[in-house]
Amino acid sequence: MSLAPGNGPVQITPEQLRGRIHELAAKIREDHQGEEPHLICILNGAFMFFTDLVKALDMPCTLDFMQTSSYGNAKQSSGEVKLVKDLQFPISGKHVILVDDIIDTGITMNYLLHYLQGRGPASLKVASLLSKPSRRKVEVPVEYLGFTIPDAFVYGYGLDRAQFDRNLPFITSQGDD
Ligand SMILES: O=P(O)(O)OC[C@H]1O[C@H](OP(=O)(O)OP(=O)(O)O)[C@H](O)[C@@H]1O
Ligand code: HPA
Repeated sequence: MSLAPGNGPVQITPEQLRGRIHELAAKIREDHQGEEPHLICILNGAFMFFTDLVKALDMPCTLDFMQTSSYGNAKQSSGEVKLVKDLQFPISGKHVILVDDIIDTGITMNYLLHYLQGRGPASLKVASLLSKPSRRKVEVPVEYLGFTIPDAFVYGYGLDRAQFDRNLPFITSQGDD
């Protein structure tokens, strides 16, 4: 689903988020019939998306949490990914889905895919609520994508503006694009 540029600020309502997340959950369920997918939340930004996605999934699955940081309080990637928290559980032989809030430059997800591929997952896929392809520095595959957005700094629903506004129930770029 694409939000076209040139129509003012990005606005994604709670209803749009709920509807799209249920569609992504249905696709994950369909693709993983007879399997027990292992979903990994990339903290902090993905916490709301992850919670709503796994609640909508309605199938046996296991969960784990990782934390990376590359923006700090800035609006541009530092280009360097810091691993703040590693996984608790092994992923060898598991059908892993990495869940993040946004693929912007792609640097974070590219780092994670390389880092985790070496741990022998049966499969390794990516779910991201948002993608900003105009900012991409590294191409990464995204099997489950919520919304494609234009080149604007967005916040809310887990995404922060210098750590604030993660608790908004919607996504916007109002005042920041
Ligand atoms: O594609 P990229 O340019 O790498 O940007 C995407 C990453 O940036 C944000 O994380 P951040 O490092 O800001 O940490 P946070 O999730 O705690 O906000 C976001 O949650 C993604 O993980
Ligand atoms: O547009 C953004 N907003 C908040 N955090 C982000 N991390 C990467 N891109 C963004």
